Amino acid sequence: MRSYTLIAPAKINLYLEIIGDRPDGYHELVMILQSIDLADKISVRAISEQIIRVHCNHPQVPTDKTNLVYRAAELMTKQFPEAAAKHGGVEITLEKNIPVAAGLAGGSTNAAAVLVGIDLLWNLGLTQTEIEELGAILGSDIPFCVAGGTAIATGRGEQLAPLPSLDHIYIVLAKYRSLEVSTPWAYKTYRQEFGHTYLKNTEDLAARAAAVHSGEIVKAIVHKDATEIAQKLHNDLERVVLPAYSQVMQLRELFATQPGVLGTMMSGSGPSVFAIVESEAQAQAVKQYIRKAIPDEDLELFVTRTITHGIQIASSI
Ligand SMILES: C[C@@](CO)(OP(=O)(O)O)[C@H](O)COP(=O)(O)OP(=O)(O)OC[C@H]1O[C@@H](n2ccc(N)nc2=O)[C@H](O)[C@@H]1O
Ligand SMILES: Nc1ncnc2c1ncn2[C@@H]1O[C@H](COP(=O)(O)OP(=O)(O)O)[C@@H](O)[C@H]1O
Repeated sequence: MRSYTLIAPAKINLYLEIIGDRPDGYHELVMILQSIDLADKISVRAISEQIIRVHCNHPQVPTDKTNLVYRAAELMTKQFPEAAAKHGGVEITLEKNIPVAAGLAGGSTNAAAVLVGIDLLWNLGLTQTEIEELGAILGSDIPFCVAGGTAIATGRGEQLAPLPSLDHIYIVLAKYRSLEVSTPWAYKTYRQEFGHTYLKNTEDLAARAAAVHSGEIVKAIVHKDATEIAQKLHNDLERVVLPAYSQVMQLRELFATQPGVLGTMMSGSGPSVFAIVESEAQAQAVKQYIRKAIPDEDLELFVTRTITHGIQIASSI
């Protein structure tokens, strides 16, 4: 039976601004999303039984219907019933390297990989846009994960426009293994505390344009200037997550005082925190310093870098 192995990179948010309410209950956002060189490996294999089977090496990740990869395979089966009947079921094996529930789009990038993998397995010939549209049905971050790189996302995060790509900007990433922040909780709390400050009618295009402040960081990205980008990092969700999670606040403060750190921010709804650093050597030095300052085995630390792509095919049999 045929199989494909795919590489699914994580993302960080260089920018996340909450513009207002949406009629569908989600929030209208302006985000800048960036792929990083920290990735899961996913294999997708055709099997004769008409079932979806998921294996995973990570104890925190479910292998039932609640796994986003299961839901991605189920969606493909529903959308393309003839191909599903012809090619049989799908066995998905996940090798997790991306910290779970971290604000790094781990589940989303896995789901994007499964959409790409099944498209290949069943010879569907879907376009990138078609795969992104299928991804948007399952989650707001999935469309970005398909092509990755650097992009500005609007709407609930699913409307994408590419930005000039950023390669080899070094990042130190930190996440407490046992700490999880619920994304619905973060948005709900933001709405309760700051809802009065944002737009109630996001259909009003002029008001929407006036509310957006991402121009400066976009300029910095066009200049491909890491120092300038690092100074313009922004994430509205920090306003609710940092006061509620002292460990995240502590990491943010520790990163900010390190030599070689150009800027630091929480990614997505957290709790991972990243720092943009000058060089790979500085990144290693910052990682070692943090490890010494917080000798807690629960703290995961990574040196990674920005990359210019999303899902990639590693091999096929
Ligand atoms: C915060 C961000 C930033 O990139 O990512 P993560 O921290 O999850 O990586 C995203 O906005 C999350 O994207 P994703 O995790 O795909 O969200 P979804 O599954 O679509 O939504 C999860 C929940 O978040 C809230 N949500 C999400 C997106 C949005 N624009 N408005 C919202 O209010 C809703 O409560 C929704 O039920
Ligand atoms: N393929 C998957 N990888 C990781 N977590 C998954 C996956 N599918 C479902 N989940 C569940 O989704 C939750 C959010 O995980 P994840 O996608 O890693 O976080 P985030 O959206 O913050 O980046 C986890 O608590 C986990 O139980």
